[in-house]
Amino acid sequence: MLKRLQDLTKQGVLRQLDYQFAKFVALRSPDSHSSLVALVAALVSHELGKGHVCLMLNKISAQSLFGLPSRVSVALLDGLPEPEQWTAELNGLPIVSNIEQGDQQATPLVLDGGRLYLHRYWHFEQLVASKLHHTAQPVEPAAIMPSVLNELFPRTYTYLYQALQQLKKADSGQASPNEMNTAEIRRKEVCDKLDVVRAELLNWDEIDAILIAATKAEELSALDGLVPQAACLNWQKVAAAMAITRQFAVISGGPGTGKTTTVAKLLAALVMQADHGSTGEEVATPTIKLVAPTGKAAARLTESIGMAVQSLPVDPEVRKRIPTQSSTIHRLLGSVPNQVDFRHHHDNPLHLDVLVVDEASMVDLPMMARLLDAMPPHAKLILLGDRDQLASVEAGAVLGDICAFSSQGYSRQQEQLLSQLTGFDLAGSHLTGIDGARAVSPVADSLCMLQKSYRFHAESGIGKLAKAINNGNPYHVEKVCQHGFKDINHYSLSAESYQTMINMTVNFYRDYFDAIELGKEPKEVLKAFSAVRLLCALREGDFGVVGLNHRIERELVRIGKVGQADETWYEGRPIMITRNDHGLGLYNGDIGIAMIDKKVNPENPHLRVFFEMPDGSIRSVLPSRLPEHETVYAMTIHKSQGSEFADTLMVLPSEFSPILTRELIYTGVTRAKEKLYLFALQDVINRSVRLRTERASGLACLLG
Ligand SMILES: Nc1ncnc2c1ncn2[C@@H]1O[C@H](COP(=O)(O)OP(=O)(O)OP(=O)(O)O)[C@@H](O)[C@H]1O
Repeated sequence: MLKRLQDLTKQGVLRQLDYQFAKFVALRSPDSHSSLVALVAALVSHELGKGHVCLMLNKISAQSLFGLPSRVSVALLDGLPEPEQWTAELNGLPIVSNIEQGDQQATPLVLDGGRLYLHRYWHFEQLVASKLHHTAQPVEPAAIMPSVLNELFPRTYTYLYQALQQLKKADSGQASPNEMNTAEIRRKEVCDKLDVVRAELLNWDEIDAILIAATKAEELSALDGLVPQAACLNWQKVAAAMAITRQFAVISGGPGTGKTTTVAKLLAALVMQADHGSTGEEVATPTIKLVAPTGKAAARLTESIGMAVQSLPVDPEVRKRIPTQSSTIHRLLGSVPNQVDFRHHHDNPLHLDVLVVDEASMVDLPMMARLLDAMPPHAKLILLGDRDQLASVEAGAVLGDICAFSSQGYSRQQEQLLSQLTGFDLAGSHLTGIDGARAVSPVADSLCMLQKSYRFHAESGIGKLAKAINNGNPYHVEKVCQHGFKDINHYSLSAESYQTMINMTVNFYRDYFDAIELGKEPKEVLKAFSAVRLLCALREGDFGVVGLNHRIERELVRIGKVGQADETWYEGRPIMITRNDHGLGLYNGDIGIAMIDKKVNPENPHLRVFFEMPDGSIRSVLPSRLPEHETVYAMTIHKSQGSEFADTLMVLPSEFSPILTRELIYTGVTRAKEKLYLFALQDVINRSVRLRTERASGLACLLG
């Protein structure tokens, strides 16, 4: 068996790591079982490489081991028992512990239910589950919370008034406005802007009279009594209330659903709650820390939370006490060069009371385990993220596994508590709870899913496309692609459209090159660069990152933006770090721009690469000192997670492959803030949307 596995490694089917692990355990097993153990170990390790935390023994298909063609796969099983018998065969071997039978020793493989793990990953999963169980518990909210929440989430009529004005303008342009239709639109706007969920309770004639008569936003406050809180439901307020009532909370939502806005209000509420609990002179401000998985995401969080805190409707003194500086999880935990362990862990916990983790979908199982392990027992953990995005690069889908519990709705107790805190009637909401029996996991009470996007207008194509993709409905996806929305340009693939894509990309980067030519500061140049990106599903080939970056560079040379075709380094070369360098503080995914540094040595200026650090500062490094990196006019959708671009171009290969999944397409599309240029065959898009990524893990089972 080892020989066959070695051959598969040479063919690139297995990683060297898979083979070495298989060899390690096979050599420690009785001869009678060494072939089976080698195969099973290689399978677990191979699955881990594909992001699965464990091997589901009852889902093994003899026809497609390691994704091999059926004939080769079946041949591998020659002389071995059928997969259905593997659990029994593995039982009792010295390298496997069976949890269900109470085995305690630390063996390389762990059998738990029908799942086979590498010991380390089993341990990570147990740790995450037990910490979440422990922290997914209620926390008594202060008595002032309902009024604090009302202050932070006031009803505002500004957006409704603006919408009514626009409607009036549109109507005045028409020869004979359709009054019936306009009244309906007004009603829709009231429901949308005031979050009405029980329209049937309202007196619409009286409401409409006020809408028609209003000459300024303040006059709409006459609606206060006509549209009571109990008929409305603002999920952002519910999310903040939920997070106040729990030690562990997850707020998930697509782009622009207000996760950052909500968490800024939540932090203000926690600061105000601490004030209320304080006595005498001393004010107990909670120590709040903000983190994200990558430097880029942390920098974005610093910027967006800074803006959200600035516009909080609270006393400036409260605002001042909410930090906006974010860092990476690595930095928070204190990475030690050349070691996997961090400075902070169970025995040396973090010094904080509240931790906010943004882009939590990118946090893999080992990192989540380490983070939870380092949390002090009293602290509050808030995860923000988009459950529908691609799962983490490394194994696990922690956010997805946790968010799956949202389908259970809230327990009756939590529903009542949230209704009291917010003034909304959650029991009347079809979005909470499932009818009948309510066996709700404590985790379900710690979740809130935000659905309404404030970034994408209801008529925005990007918003509609994202929704259709998430629903896995190729028919709707196709309709949106072909509808002709202003913010989506869809091109089928052809030699001509391929060239159009290169030209457009280069054209979009003109502002960026202009910023360099005009001698703008590195921060501004980096900002100009981050307005555009070409996203690819693949790395290699005509539709992959490597080839496309070459094509773009050649085109830039042709139009004179870049000097020589064979120069590796030139002013304006954008690069992305592909390997962490703790010493330099540069991490996988960080983006830098090569620019002539005239400040350090004006007589003899050198080319240096400028990076924006998570705290917003700029650091420059000589190209020769950089860790591994690559050019980044085009990047993979995977690497684009945690970033957004005003103009996003996205290209899919001409042939479908299983790498193209619903989550991949959704992640790519939702990177676009203003315009999406999609270069793909409709059939490839449709097939991708049908394919969901499922990651094997036991977390949901442990949390249930
Ligand atoms: N309740 C609201 N009413 C009006 N505008 C809102 C509301 N909530 C958020 N916004 C606006 O919508 C935009 C997106 O909000 P925010 O950045 O909080 O969303 P997000 O979910 O964190 O976005 P991202 O996915 O980009 O991280 C911001 O401009 C914000 O001011």
